[in-house]
Amino acid sequence: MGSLVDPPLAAVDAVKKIQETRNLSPKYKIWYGNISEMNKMKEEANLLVLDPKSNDIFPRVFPHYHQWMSQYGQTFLYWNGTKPTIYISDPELAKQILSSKFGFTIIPVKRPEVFILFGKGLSFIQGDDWVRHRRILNPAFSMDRLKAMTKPVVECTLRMFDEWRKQSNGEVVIKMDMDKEFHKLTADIIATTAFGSSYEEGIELCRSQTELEKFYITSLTKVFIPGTQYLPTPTNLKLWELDKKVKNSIKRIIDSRSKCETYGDDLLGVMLKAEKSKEHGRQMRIDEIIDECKNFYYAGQGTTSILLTWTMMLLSLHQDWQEKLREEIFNECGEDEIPDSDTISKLNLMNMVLMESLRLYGPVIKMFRDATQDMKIGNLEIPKGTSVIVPFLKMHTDKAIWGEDAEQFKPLRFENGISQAAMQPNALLAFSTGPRACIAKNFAMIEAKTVVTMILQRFRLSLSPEYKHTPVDHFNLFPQYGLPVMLLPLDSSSQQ
Ligand code: HEM
Repeated sequence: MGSLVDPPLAAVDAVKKIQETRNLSPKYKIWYGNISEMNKMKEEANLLVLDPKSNDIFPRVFPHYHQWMSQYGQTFLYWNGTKPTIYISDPELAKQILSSKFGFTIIPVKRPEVFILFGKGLSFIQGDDWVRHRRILNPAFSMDRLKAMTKPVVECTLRMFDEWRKQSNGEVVIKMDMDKEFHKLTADIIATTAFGSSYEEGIELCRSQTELEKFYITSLTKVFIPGTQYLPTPTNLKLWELDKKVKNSIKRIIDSRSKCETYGDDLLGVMLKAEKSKEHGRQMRIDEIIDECKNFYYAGQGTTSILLTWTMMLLSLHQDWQEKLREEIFNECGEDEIPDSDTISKLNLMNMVLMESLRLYGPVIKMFRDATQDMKIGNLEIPKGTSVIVPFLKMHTDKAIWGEDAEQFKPLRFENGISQAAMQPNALLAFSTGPRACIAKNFAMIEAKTVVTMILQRFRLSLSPEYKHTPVDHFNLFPQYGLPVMLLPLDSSSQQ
């Protein structure tokens, strides 16, 4: 048996086997593996401010991978604490890993703060439980349901505009941190569309989740010592308090729906029906429902908020594309009309811009998997117990896949669909691929299209001089100092 400071035996085996085929990799350091050097490189990179026109963000976001790639090549092994982790950026291998139904699974979660934040929902469960949950939840994202979601998305967006009006104090040009605004908006949208809850309830939930998230991000940079999660440290006490708040908010939302005559067919309705179901394999317990609510609230809010944020950054920078989209919106949806699912579906350029935004600044920038048995992928033997990381961010700007202009913002590359946009089909992995690909991909796209449409119908956007181009890996891809943007109402700009 290995001591606390040694990597587990399986890991030692793993690294030996891999190092037989790969001659170099960052050296293992007792207990911490390569975590300290990763943190140091990240701290240094976080001080850099990039040229906003540069989409070459990988060295800032993942300085450690950038350095190790230059030293050890496209595939190498490093140590996440005592866990051996293989970095694989070859698109074919990556797809095999993500598509694998057997052998590679999502990483079993050992850190308790993960469940406190996300809940033991779809994203983190495995095996029969995952199959059962995915089967129950899929209908909540059927095309019919999605069409009905456009209306609440519109209502939430109008509510955001009302808030902006109140905050503008009569000023013509409004300065907004879009990152914060979209955070609130997408919280409102997911609370309304998935759980039918009130704005206040949604915002309250959002506040507690955001605080939880901060704890989570800080904890990720530390080595986890099993057992410490039960100690009443100041951090744990705060975590427990926030967790209680989030659970109580969710319970209130469930209680009020349970009192309704019909449960409805949104996400919560679908789950409550499963709670009453007698059909084997289609049932869900109430504790599972609470966990799914947490999971969906988190998964559904942060990601779309980031997609909207980076899309606004790109449109503020590329005024020509902002104009092209506005023209398309005016033609298909009208200048003042409220968009609906039919008009939204006609916005082809909008679709291309969102794809390009997902490619260059996709919210999810990496994906981990665990080898549950010895696996062979291409020429690579991956021993059981090894983690694999697939760096979406790197692969999305790989010149060998996307061509020499890979780092440029060129939405027209998606003119003939995703499969034709790169030298390899399905090279855009923003929603991942395989059985665990995003369940709500279509919902996220409809939501983003609706919000961008409504903003461009009303405002001309430009970056505030205060904007610092600092994409950072806070689990997802965030702008480190937010996205301050100047919003000029269109009616006033036409008068100038
Ligand atoms: C731009 C927005 C979004 C992006 C880029 C995104 C991306 C992803 C990715 C990369 C995965 C992981 C797949 C894997 O492990 O291979 C995922 C899974 C998931 N997403 Fe999304 N997502 C977005 C929006 C949403 C929304 C709006 C919701 C909910 C309403 C949602 C719910 C989920 C859930 C529950 C899973 C877990 C699926 C499973 O393991 O079966 N996502 N998403």
